[in-house]
Amino acid sequence: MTAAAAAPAPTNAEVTLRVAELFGPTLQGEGPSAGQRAVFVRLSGCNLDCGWCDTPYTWDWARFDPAQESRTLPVQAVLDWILGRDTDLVVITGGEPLIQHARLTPLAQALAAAGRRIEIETNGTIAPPDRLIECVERFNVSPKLGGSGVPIGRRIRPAALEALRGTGKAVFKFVIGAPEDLAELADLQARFGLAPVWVMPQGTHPADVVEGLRALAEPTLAHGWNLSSRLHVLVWGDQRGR
Ligand SMILES: Nc1nc2[nH]cc(C(=O)O)c2c(=O)[nH]1
Ligand code: SF4
Ligand SMILES: [Mg+2]
Repeated sequence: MTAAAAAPAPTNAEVTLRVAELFGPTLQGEGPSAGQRAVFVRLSGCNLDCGWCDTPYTWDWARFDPAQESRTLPVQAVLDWILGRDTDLVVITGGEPLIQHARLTPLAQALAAAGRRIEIETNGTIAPPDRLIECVERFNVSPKLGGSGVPIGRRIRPAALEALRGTGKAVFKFVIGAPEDLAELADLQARFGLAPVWVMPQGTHPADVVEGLRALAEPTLAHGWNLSSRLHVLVWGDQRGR
């Protein structure tokens, strides 16, 4: 009996991603790299449904038409678009980009091979595979709090949080919409050993972001956390593609 030949791995022209937006160069607006020049890949689809979501056009097909808001693109086309932009930082976001981790990994591998730095924005409910971890510089993990309206069993997935923490490449960035969110954040930090913690105000209008930063600055310092603005909102408001 002869062994069956292994099927060849699909090429980057054959593997596809569901993409909501490709945009940039712009400025990373959130977290430790805020202010850095970056291009963004916003993938479609999310496994949560936060009440305050600022990108419902990536997943809420009751309110948005997927035929308008989502394209199926070969990995190679996304790669070519990125490599045609002169930025070394690539931010992959969504929606929840790790839903597509198997198809995202070849893109990340090709970007890393081309010398690009990769950050992934994730809601912390899905553990990334090792092959993806290897080529990512940082996971900006944003676990969702009670104010999201999502039941705790869906938004807090202990195994995924522990896996992300274990990568040694994660920061934990919490969107704070109400004062009671801070106590829940402190509980989660203690329970899962999350560090470093970044606190960020909710808001898609500059005045709301500034007001949130002012309210959060002192409690952030008192807890030993870091504070993130939303630079793109301060500069461009709620424009898409920024
Ligand atoms: N400029 C800019 N920075 C960002 N950082 C994280 C973003 C996101 O939507 O995940 C984002 C975004 O949408 N725009
Ligand atoms: S996890 Fe993020 S993209 Fe998904 S619904 Fe919540 S805020 Fe929106
Ligand atoms: Mg955003």
